[in-house]
Amino acid sequence: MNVEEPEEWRDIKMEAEQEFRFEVNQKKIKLKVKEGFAEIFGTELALDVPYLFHNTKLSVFTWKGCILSMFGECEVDYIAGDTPMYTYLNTHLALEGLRERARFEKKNGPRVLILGGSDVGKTTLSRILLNYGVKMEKKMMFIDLDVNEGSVSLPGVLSASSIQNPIDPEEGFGSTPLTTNISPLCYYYGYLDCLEKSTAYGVLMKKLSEVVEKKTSIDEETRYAGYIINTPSQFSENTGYDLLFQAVEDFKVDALLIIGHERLYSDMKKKYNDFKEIHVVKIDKSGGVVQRDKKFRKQLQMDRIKEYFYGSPTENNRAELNPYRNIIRFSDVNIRRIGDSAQAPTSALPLGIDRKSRETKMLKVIPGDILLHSVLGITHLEKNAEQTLTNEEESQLILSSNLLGFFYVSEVDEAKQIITVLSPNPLKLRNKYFLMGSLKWVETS
Ligand SMILES: Nc1ncnc2c1ncn2[C@@H]1O[C@H](COP(=O)(O)OP(=O)(O)OP(=O)(O)O)[C@@H](O)[C@H]1O
Repeated sequence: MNVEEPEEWRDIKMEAEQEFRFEVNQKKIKLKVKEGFAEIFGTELALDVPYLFHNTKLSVFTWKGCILSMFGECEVDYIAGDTPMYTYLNTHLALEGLRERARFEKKNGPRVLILGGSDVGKTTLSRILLNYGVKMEKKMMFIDLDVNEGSVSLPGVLSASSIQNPIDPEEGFGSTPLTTNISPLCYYYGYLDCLEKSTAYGVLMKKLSEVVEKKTSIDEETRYAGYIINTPSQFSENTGYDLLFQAVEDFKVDALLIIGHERLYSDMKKKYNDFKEIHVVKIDKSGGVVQRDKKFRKQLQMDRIKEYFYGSPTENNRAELNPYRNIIRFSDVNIRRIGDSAQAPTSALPLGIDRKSRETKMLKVIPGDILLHSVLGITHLEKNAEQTLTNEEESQLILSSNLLGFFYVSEVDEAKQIITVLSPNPLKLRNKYFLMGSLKWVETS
């Protein structure tokens, strides 16, 4: 549905330190700052510029008061005066202090891991801290381990991005570098729950941390500015603690920010009591954070995939990008997927093979109807016809290869033995290794 003119703009007057919270689904609204200063999760809005929103739940905050103007109707909107923005600002100031000290002592800046249950505002806090850091001209690394959301790329992805510009207030982190200017380093896990194939997830997380460490060690500005690490909600449950402890170790984390979770805070305090260099801090949950039901999350995931191929819809529902179509022969594709975490009891598995090692073995996917609507990751790795690799060697190479991008299988023709795929760039796909997960997307108009 379009926002059509002659409906009216309506003014919203906000006092200092108030927040205008709103939810829009299929409808679109436009919002602009008419007077004063306002920000969306730390990104300052330009004066008199209309911003377009749909399918989102956000808030506009003002430190000094402002007049907003809105066009269109939200599902929910209200002004709130009780926000944790001072806590967030103080956290940012403490991090700035640590960054300056790191520069002075020529050591690593703060590496902050944000923890909490589902829908407590982890991604939002990451975004605010990154934006406030950018205002101070810092160049931080944003590590996104939340595969359910995949804020910077697609769901199912672990990523690291160098953040040097304010995050787009309309698109958020966005899923395509073509519109957001963020070019993340991505590893494809392919599943939405980090515990589904936790061993493989752990291997990818380790790989990501090693590559980021290498990059940071030769880039002083990033080294002093440090990391902001967003985590999946499963890290905050007992069953996810092993992965959480691994993340703290792999990324050499020195601060855990825990949002609104008493038990987790107490568990982490105990766990890291003897580690002087690791600080555990409790942060209030914002009253504005919205619970997103399964349907909304699913829609969000599908929107991210669509946005990756077509960009964000404009006001007139036109696509920003025009993806490329490619036809590939079955014989030219090399598709692999992460091995099953064995349903059978370990005793029934072949000798020397346990559940964990099965998960780090790549399985060959035979091209066919099974590929229809799948979103596949394109690795940098090419199959070399002259080289024979054991399954073990091949699996290791694939698991440690980051992604060039993704494509989507729009058609499978078993009779002609070809697949038709859609990709945002004219990529050379022949002979590349592709990774398949559980991500499917049905193209809708
Ligand atoms: N102050 C606020 N006012 C309105 N909406 C908000 C506010 N803070 C966060 N939100 C919205 O609440 C939702 C949940 O927040 P967020 O994504 O940060 O949580 P999360 O803890 O990262 O979620 P999860 O890890 O479960 O995916 C998002 O849609 C976000 O935009």
